[in-house]
Amino acid sequence: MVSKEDTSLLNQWQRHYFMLKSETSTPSQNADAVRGMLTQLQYAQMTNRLSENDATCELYRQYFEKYSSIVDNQNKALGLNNYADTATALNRPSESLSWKSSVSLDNITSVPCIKSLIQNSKKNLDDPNSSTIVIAKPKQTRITTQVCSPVDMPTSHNAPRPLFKALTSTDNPAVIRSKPRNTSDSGFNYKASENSVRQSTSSNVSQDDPLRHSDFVPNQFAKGFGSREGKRGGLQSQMDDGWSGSCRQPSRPLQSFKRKASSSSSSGIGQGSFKSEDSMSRTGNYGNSYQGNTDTGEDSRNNQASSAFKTARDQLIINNQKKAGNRGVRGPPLTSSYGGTKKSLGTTRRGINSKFIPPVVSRDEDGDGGGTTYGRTDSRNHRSKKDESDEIVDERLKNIEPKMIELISNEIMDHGAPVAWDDIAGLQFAKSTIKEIVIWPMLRPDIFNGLRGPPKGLLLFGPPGTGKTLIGKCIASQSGATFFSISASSLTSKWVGEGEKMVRALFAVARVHQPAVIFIDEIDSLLTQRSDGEHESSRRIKTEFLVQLDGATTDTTDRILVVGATNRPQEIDEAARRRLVKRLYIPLPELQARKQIVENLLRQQCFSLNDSELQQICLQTEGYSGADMSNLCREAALGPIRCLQGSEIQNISADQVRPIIFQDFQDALLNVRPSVSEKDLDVYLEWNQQYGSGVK
Ligand SMILES: Nc1ncnc2c1ncn2[C@@H]1O[C@H](COP(=O)(O)OP(=O)(O)OP(=O)(O)O)[C@@H](O)[C@H]1O
Repeated sequence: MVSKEDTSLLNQWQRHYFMLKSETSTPSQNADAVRGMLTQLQYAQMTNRLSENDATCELYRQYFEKYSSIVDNQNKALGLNNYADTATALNRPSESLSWKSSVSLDNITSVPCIKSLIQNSKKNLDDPNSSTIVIAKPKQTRITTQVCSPVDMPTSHNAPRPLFKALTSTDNPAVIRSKPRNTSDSGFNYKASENSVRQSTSSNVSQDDPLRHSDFVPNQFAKGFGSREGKRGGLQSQMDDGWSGSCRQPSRPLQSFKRKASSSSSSGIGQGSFKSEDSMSRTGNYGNSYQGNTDTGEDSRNNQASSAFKTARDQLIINNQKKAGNRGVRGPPLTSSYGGTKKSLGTTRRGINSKFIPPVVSRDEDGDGGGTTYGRTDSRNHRSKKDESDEIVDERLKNIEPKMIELISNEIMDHGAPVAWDDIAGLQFAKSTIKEIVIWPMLRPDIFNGLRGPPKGLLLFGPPGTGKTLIGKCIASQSGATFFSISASSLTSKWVGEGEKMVRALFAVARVHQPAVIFIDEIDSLLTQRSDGEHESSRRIKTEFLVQLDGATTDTTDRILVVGATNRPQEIDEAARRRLVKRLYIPLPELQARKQIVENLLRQQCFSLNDSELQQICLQTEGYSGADMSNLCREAALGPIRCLQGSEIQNISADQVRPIIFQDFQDALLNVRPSVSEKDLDVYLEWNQQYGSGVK
């Protein structure tokens, strides 16, 4: 029993058969029409528009074989094969000449359907929402065609779903395929939206045309393949859904659609002559691959299902990365990495997968016999390559939540731009003390042990803007230690309720990455004196911090230094104060230090100041902090710009701007006032007198 739908399709086919017989069309039109009908029926079968009952199959088989024999018959009198080149529109010299495919490696990109595919592919690549799948440049023996998103596939029974076989390579991981759908049929990939299907017109493919090695030619191909409506005559116009396409040499019943492409190969192209990578690149990147090497067609189909699926977005990312690579630029990955700089120290954040690089390079590891911790960048790069392969999770992190480790690694571990000791003006005592307790012990742990063991806690206190954070940065760059920089307020507010876990994680990660320096800005807010009204969570954080600090202090093998910075040392809990053994006062810069700050800042500017003018400026800035001096210089640097008239700012070249002069500083002094009061200073001096290190 043949279903109604089957009957309608088969009737239609039969009708065309009689029309062909009537010879009202030219042979080339007939060739187009027959191939169109074959493809239409293949399509109908593959989309289950033909029921699987025996009667239908038998009829289908008969018609298919009949038409296949016509269209593939090499005999000029009996077959239509000689007219196959109409599909490519490559203008065969004469219809009377024996047919020989004019498609070659050189002109393949001139074939309209290929052109159309290239355009479609480009369009889809440009559209980030498109889920069109593309194939990367194949290794060889492959022509690629475009695959449409499965989501674009019409679901209605009446809406045609063009299918075509993806003869993809099994060995090329660059091949990206659409999600296999209906793979039980043939492992086909899918393409074309409903609209594009409806727009498709007839197509013919020569027997030797490479396209015929796809069991079904996609409608984009069909569309491009010499759709010459005017010439086509009645046959094509009667195709009710407008779908037509190419066919291959069908000589088997329905099931034969899955057969190897090799059965129909007859010419060079068809037998896998598309081996040139160059030709592949000229055809562009398309979704479905065509494999000229017909012997492997079946295998490749079988392997399709196991191939990795990539979304168009993934592919876009790959393409972008490739583009960046081509430009010789290491393009940033299109991952969700927002804000590459770290707030606290303004330095680069390390990626989630980045590994710690121990800063002190042993002589052996360094390989150059240098064994120095300075010149950190190189040694780190050197180590990072090694460590990337080392994915072993340290035992010490076993009880720490991975999320916390990740947060510490991403947010806190900090590798700042190098700051040299000379960049810090003045503060000689603080600098030499830090060298003694931080740098040397890190360099020579063998000497600095036992009684000479370095303190594990250091407190930098003093007025705001005096360079405490700068010292932290300098320690980070010069010690070669892994540097963790975190604001205490982050611990208490950012990870509410999890602060103590963060503290634990921080020390655990630091322990793994020894030698390490943990720099905690605003440490007073973390270690404030205990009080009755104290919030439970901050009490817990503080307790945890003290426990950890104790652990670091008592374990002599740990090489962890905690550096706290504060403007309010008087608020620090006494238990914490005790553990921060070295307490260094970072005062306002003295005259000489202020001079150095100004000179350093002016170095890269055009200025005109003699020594006495500079001296006068520095005398006038008594009581200014380092940050105030920096602000003063910025303000003075704007003086020459403020002198410019109206539109001059738009036209003047940078080297025409006049130098910064003494008067600019005088004007700036009116705007920038010292930020630290005498009264505040008294508090520091008093506290330093009582608790500070190295007070004479
Ligand atoms: N001794 C110094 N030498 C050179 N520049 C300094 C010095 N002190 C401060 N500065 C300048 O002031 C800026 C702010 O300094 P920094 O942030 O280190 O101060 P701070 O003591 O940490 O301030 P706060 O206590 O407010 O955090 C620095 O970036 C630098 O430009």
